[in-house]
Amino acid sequence: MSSFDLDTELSAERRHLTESRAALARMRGRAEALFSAGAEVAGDPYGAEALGRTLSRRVAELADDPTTPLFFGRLDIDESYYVGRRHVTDDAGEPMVLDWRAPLSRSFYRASVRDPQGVSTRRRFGFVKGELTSFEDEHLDRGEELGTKSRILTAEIERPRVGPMRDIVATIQPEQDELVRAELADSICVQGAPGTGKTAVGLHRAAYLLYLHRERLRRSGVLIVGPNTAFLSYISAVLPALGEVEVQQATVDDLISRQPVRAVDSEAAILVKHDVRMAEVLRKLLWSRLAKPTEPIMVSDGSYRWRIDPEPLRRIVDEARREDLPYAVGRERVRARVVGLLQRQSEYRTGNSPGEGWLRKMSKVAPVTTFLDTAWPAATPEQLVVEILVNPEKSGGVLSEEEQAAIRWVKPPKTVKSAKFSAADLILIDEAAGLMERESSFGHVVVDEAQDLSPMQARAIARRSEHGSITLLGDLAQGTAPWAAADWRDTLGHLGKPDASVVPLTVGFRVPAVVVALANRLLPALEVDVPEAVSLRRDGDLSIIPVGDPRALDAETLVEVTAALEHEGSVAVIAADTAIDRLRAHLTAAGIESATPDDVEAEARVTLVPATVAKGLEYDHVIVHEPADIVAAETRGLNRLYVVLTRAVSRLSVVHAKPLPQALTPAAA
Ligand SMILES: Nc1ncnc2c1ncn2[C@@H]1O[C@H](COP(=O)(O)OP(=O)(O)OP(=O)(O)O)[C@@H](O)[C@H]1O
Repeated sequence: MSSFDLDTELSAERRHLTESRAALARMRGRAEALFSAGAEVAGDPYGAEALGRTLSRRVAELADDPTTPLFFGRLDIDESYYVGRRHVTDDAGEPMVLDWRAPLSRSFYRASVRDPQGVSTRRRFGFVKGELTSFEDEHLDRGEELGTKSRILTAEIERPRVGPMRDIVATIQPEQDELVRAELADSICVQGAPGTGKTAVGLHRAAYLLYLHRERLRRSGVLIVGPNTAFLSYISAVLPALGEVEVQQATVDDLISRQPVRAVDSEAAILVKHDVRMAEVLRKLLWSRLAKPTEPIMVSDGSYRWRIDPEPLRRIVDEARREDLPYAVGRERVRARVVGLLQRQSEYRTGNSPGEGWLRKMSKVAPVTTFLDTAWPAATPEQLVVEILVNPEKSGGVLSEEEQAAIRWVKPPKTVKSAKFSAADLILIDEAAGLMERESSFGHVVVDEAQDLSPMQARAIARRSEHGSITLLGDLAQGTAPWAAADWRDTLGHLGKPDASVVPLTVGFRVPAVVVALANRLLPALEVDVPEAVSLRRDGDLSIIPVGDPRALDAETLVEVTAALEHEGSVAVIAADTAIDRLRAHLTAAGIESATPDDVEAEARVTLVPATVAKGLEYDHVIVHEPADIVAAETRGLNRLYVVLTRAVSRLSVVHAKPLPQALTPAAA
């Protein structure tokens, strides 16, 4: 194309953008008008509220963000289709922009010379702050294909990062798209090296599934599980930017917080409590409460006396036990069947059917409740957990004596109510609750950083996704928890999805090749079987800065921060948790403001990140402070260092006074 043609073409595309934005504004205007009229339209208050909710959601979904492009691509099939963040139609209902999730849009991500899917030309647009600045064509019908060599894709990947994570709809890669568009019924596990887009894939899959199964998933819900609140705030803007405002985000601890955390466990106790055998211990202990009925039930009812012998009572209990119901549900079933027998006797003798009131009364009369309290006693999750922690010998041979000693409460609480639970106890309470009642299940659950789930945490998620599917995202090499998975099959088993397929992602979009090469040196020492990342990024800098005098370490870090601030983008200092306060004081003294990682909207350009919080986050320039201390701080310290080294988008500086960990030095490579 001549530059004149290019200009004309670009002007035409800009016109289409302006017109599409105007059309979207009209759509939103119509939705707002409906919203204000909503109360009058709907007949009853409930209807009005439901309609109001739908319409206000619709208004929110139609929000236009002037800083992001409304469309980012064009497909020429027979006619031209624009692909963007949401559907935009003109006043006659004709599409001006197709939602990226629409079936036709799929070709934008997947069409290739080998499989053009009817596409003659694919056009990608370059944007600056929502303004269209350029475009790039691939004439698939003429055998032209850019793949990852696309200039616009490269610019997007190499763009300096600031603030929270952004969506990647404009540049989803074919292997990512395959995961994003997987069927709702399919549970999948993505094993991906750092920066391969696992989080991005999970969030876009949630948005895709909501688009395709809107009503169903709105009822059952979609849940995103992340490792900590810093991570959740980092990703919190992605789904709303895609028009999805109703997805729940939580840490595992948020999901199971039935009680406040008021105690701290020893490391040994934590290990036992997160061990999958605890599920067995609790199950056995709970069901051991059942007792064989030996006494008849005798009820006086006015001038009548009813009697149920031990034998039919035994049958009722045995049968309910065989039905494999949650404990509390089984107890109510037994009660109902006992009352049923009383009812039959009454009908036989009086010739009348007793009413609701009579049935209610019989289900509460003392002889019936006394029978239940013996044969199938009531239980609460807290009670059960207190019982095992006070008497761990009741673990019935499952736990060793040492393990029992590790979890035993030396000072038993006076009452269950006054018991002080630890974080790990809450997972036991949740397990116990799951034995007693059914959890309601989400339609789809995305679990990020899943390599760190303990078996008991995985079970907590399994209870919440029993009737739904899951997307499990993680990297075995980044496992830092003591129970970190060595094989995804184990985690999938605990999650109740043993047959999910495990799909690798290996192309890295975050970390520059030089930095990946450094981090990859650690891989052999991590003893996990994962494919190495291959970075798409040829740019980027790595500097290793040895400091002769340990007392100069912090000062040298400060020098690096100051140098980093010369560049565009975010800056993070990642250090062992214990060094953070000291470093903050140094920065403040030097007049440099610093933010904490959960404050993603902070004004400060520098964030101080404790090594244990860095997982899942990324910053343009990362300064790693004393790797040896990061490694020494915990058992899986090398895995932690691997996580820390792979947070950098453009530049990584490693400042150290102590020798670098051996696994990192070239001789070890
Ligand atoms: N197709 C893509 N186009 C543009 N950017 C992408 C693409 N895929 C991923 N990215 C970007 O790469 C970075 C890393 O992605 P993401 O955080 O999803 O990776 P991850 O695999 O979850 O990493 P980690 O294991 O380190 O947490 C993000 O900034 C993301 O926006």
